[in-house]
Amino acid sequence: MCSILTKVRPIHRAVALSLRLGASTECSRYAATQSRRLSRGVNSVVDPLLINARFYCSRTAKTEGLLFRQFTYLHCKFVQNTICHLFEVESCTYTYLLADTKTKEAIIIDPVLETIDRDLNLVMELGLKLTLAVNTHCHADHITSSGLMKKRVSGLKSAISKFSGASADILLSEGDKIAFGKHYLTVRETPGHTDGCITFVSADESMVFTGDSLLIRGCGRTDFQQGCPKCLYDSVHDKIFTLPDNCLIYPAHDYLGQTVSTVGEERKFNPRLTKSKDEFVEIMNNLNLPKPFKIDVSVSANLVCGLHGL
Ligand SMILES: N[C@@H](CCC(=O)N[C@@H](CSS)C(=O)NCC(=O)O)C(=O)O
Repeated sequence: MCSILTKVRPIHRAVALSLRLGASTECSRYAATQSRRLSRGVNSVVDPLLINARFYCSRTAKTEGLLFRQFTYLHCKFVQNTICHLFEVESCTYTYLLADTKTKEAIIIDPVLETIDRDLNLVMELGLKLTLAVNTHCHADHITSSGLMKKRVSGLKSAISKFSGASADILLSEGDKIAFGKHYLTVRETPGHTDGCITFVSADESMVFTGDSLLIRGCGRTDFQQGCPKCLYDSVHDKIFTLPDNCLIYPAHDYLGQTVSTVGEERKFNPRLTKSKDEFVEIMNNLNLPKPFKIDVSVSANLVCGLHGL
């Protein structure tokens, strides 16, 4: 059995440092792609600095008076199988913070338990008033911090789809508006990955937060939690691909470090959703992906805002 190699080459250190330092989007994307590339072979040299790397990057929003941040939760861990120790990225989850720059009212989308301090520190630093923590669905791969956030931020409310089966202060459905200052997001129901998946569209349709319904050049799996490939196909085509071509897509995950796409790009290049519905169903029924590491604990915890045992 081979062991974890600790020899640090300059390229690996550069990758690790850019991950750790919360470097620019381009840098982060490069780093994540490199880390994945480096992790493929059994003899890959893995920089220990990559373990538990957590970072965030910022982007500007096209909308006047809208503050926008995209955070990455990249939790890397070593997994031992029968052949070797493999370097595996466990969860590549994006959390989004949006705020009205004038009133300072803010909302957070898909916050992760492990990064609650990072998120709340930035909220505090920027002088924002966080009013809502909303989840795009009942996640299977990580635990939400929305419940714990409610305990730490006075007046904060939680929200999730009414079809998620989860408890929250606000149960959302099609057409609901999530307001923060002069801005708002509109809820579109996009079931398929789970029954309770929702997508949020900004008022000027310049941004869409797709959760796991649509990923960059991919989409959420449909093999557990009421997964339904046909429903997912219809959801994406009817509720997301009908948005303008230049609408920016912000997903809940990316496993290659890609941070953003557009509706036009995905409509053209998404290798799953550009197929016919029958072909899509065939693809989705044969993904043969391993179950998320934390599925058992995550789903039950997320049904209660991540507050199990707290
Ligand atoms: N290795 C990860 C889980 C990866 C995974 O299954 N991702 C989900 C979204 S989180 S439930 C997914 O839908 N992936 C689609 C795909 O094509 O990869 C872990 O162990 O957490």
